[in-house]
Amino acid sequence: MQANIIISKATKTLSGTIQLTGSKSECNRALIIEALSKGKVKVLNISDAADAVTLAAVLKVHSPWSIVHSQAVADREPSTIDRQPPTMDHGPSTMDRQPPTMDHRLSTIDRQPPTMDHGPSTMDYVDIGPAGTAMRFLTAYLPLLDKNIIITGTKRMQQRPIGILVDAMRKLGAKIDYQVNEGFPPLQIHSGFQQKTDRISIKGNISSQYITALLLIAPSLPLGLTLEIEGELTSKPYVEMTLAMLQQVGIQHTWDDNNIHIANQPFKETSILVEPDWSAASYWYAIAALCDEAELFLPALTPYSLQGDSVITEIMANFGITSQFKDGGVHLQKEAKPILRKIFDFKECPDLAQTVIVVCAALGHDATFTGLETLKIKETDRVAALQNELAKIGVKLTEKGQVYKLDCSEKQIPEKVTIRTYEDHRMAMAFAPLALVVPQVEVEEPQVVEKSYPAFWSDLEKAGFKVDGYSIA
Ligand SMILES: O=C(O)C1=C[C@@H](OP(=O)(O)O)[C@@H](O)[C@H](O)C1
Ligand SMILES: C=C(OP(=O)(O)O)C(=O)O
Repeated sequence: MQANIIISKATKTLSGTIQLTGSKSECNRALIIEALSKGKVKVLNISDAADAVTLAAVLKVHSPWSIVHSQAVADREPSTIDRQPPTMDHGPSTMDRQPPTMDHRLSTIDRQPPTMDHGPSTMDYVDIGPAGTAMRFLTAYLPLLDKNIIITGTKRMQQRPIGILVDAMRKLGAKIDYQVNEGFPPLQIHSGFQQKTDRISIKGNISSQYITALLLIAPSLPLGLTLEIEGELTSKPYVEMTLAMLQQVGIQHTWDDNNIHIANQPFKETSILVEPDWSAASYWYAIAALCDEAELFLPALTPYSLQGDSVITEIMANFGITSQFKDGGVHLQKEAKPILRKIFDFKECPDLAQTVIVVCAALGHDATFTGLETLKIKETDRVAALQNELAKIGVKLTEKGQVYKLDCSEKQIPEKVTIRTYEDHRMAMAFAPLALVVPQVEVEEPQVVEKSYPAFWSDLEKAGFKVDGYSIA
C-alpha cells in the first residue's frame, strides 16, 4: 500500500501542456474488436490505464487466434502460464496478471478465493481486478472462445451486478455459472457456446456496458444479433461510441426505436486510433475552473470525439472555461464570469459527476444534480462517497428521490482536509483540485488513479502543484 499524499498549490494559476493517455473506454472496445477480428484490426495509442493494460494482457492469452496454440499446450501438459489451481489464492500470478505497478495492490488483500469446486483442471483463470468494462466485455467475449474460464475481480467487482448480461448470454447460448453469489462475479464460463437465438431483450437502465458487450460480439455471432433495449437507456453516448467504433472497422448496424441490429459480418483490415481520455481531461477543466488564471493545452483532443465526456467543454463553459480547438488539440482558458447554471444532468456522462460536483462545492455554488442513479454501482457507491467527503468542508449533498441538492451554506475551509478514495480513481482525481481552495489536501490510497490515469500525480507536479509523498511505484 502506498502512503497518503499531500497536495498543495501556492498560486491559483495554471499554464502549460498536458499530454493525456488514451481513453480507457475507446481502448477497451478497440482491444476486444482487435481480438475478434483476429488481428485484422490494429489498435494504435493503447491507453496506459491499468484497466486497459489488464484487458490487453488477458486478450494476449485468450484470443481466437491463440486458441490453437493454447489448446496444443493444454494437450501436452497442464500449463503453468495462465492456469491456476482453483483453490489457490489470487495473489501474484503470472501471465494473465497485470504488471506490479498496476492497481491490484489495493485489492489483493480483500479478494476472495473461489470457494466452489471449479471442475476439471482445464479451467483457466482470469482476474481483471477493478476493471468494470473489462469484466462486462469479457463476459460476452470469453464464451465465444470455447474454453473453460473463471473470471473474477476485486471484492468490489464481486458486488457489481452482472446478472442482466449473464442472462442475455445464457439466452444466446453461453454456459455460465455463478461461483459465489447469483448475479455477481466470479463467473465460471464453460466451453460449448452454440447460438440459440438472434434476438435478445435487455434492460437499458442499469449499465450500458452490458449492451456494449453484446454489440461488440454481435458481428462475430453466426446469426448476428438484434438487441431490444427495454426501458430507458442510461449512458447512451457509450453505446453510440461502440457503434461508431464498429462502423470504423466496417461493421454496419441499424438502430430503429429500441432495436439495434448487427448482422454477422467481417471486419475490414484497418486500425483504430485511440483518442486521449476526455474523462481525464475533465480534471484539468476542474482545476482551471478553480484557478484565477488558466491557459492549458491538451494535445490530440478533438471536438468530434466519440467520447460523451467531451461534453465537459459545454459544462465548464458555465464556469468560465473556454475551449478552443486548434494546433491539434484543445486550448483551455479561464475567463472571469459569473456562474449561471444551477442544474446539471449526468445520465449521459456519469463519470463527470464527481468532477463537477466537487467544483460546485469548492466554489460554494449551490446546484441541483440528476442522473446519478448508476453511481451507486460503480467503483464505490459514489453518491455516499461524495456525501462523506464533501461533509469535511461543510457541504451537504442531499438526495430527494432522484434529485440531488448541493447546499454550500455552511461551507468552511479548513487548513487541511483528508480525502478517502474508496478504491475509486475518480474520488482521488475529482477531489485533488480542491487544493486550489484548501491549503492542504491529503489523499488516501493515491495509487487508485492508475485505473484510468496513472500519470495523474506527476502531471499535477508538472502543472505546478506540490505533491508530497508521491513516488512512482
Ligand atoms: O462503456 C464504457 O466504457 C463505460 C460506460 C459507463 O458505465 P455505465 O454504462 O455502467 O454507466 C461509464 O461509467 C464507464 O466508466 C465506462
Ligand atoms: C465506472 C468506471 O469504470 P468501470 O465501470 O469500467 O470500472 C469509471 O471509470 O468511472
